[in-house]
Amino acid sequence: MNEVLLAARNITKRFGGLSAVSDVSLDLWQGAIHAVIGPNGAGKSTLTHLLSGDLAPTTGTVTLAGQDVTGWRPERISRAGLGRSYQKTNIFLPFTVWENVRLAAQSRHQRAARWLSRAGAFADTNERAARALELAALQHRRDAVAGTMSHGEQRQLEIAMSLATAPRVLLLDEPLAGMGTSEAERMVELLLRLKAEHAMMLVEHDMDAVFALADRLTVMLNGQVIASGEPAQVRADPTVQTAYLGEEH
Ligand SMILES: Nc1ncnc2c1ncn2[C@@H]1O[C@H](COP(=O)(O)OP(=O)(O)OP(=O)(O)O)[C@@H](O)[C@H]1O
Repeated sequence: MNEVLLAARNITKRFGGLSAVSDVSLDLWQGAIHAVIGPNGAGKSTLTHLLSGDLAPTTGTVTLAGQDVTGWRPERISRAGLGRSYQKTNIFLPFTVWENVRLAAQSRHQRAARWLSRAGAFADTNERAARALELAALQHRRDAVAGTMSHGEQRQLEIAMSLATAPRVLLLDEPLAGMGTSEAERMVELLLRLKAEHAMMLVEHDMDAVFALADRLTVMLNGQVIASGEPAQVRADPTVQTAYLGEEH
């Protein structure tokens, strides 16, 4: 049965006098994509940082697979099952696809490797890296140098790198940014394939992709949630129309 894998409760992040995220609650369900949209400065990236541990909330809690992870460091949250991709590409350009994914897989097991036999840890890391390449449909590009690949393939590699830590929850920050139509279509297909095994949060400006992918939709404005629910319902909400979607549709 599907379950809530990540739950944010009343999280607020203040920077001095500004509440970048204000009293936001959100559930991410296994097998579902939860899109978060809103105009520039609405607080979407800050929200992502709060869930991944890159920022600690001023108030509120974050629970991952039933465990309170509020205030944990990002590496610890990653080991507990959360993977994220960043808006700015995070890959090592001179390295091959395999080397990048393997490095990402290793990061999960820095601590475990002390207890496992070296050979055991090695096999486990390779296995997770190979599985991530397969999931991201990049096996055929295994030996390609990352810096020589297209923008779309580099974003695909980023997803493979977040999959290499074997996460249950995936936070994706604008995975379609800068993509052409066919690259965007491939990314949408990839995200749909990943959905069954993960709980996913998608921050994205491409509304066609959002409505193609989202099972749940949250709209943010000035740090607050102004609507959340079924995408069709949210789209029809007059507040949302005025605040955001009206600008684009
Ligand atoms: N480290 C920080 N210090 C001070 N203010 C910040 C910081 N990070 C973000 N902010 C402010 O918080 C608000 C929300 O920013 P955030 O980047 O989360 O918005 P966003 O919805 O992700 O925007 P975009 O779509 O442009 O990425 C903005 O007013 C921003 O200037």
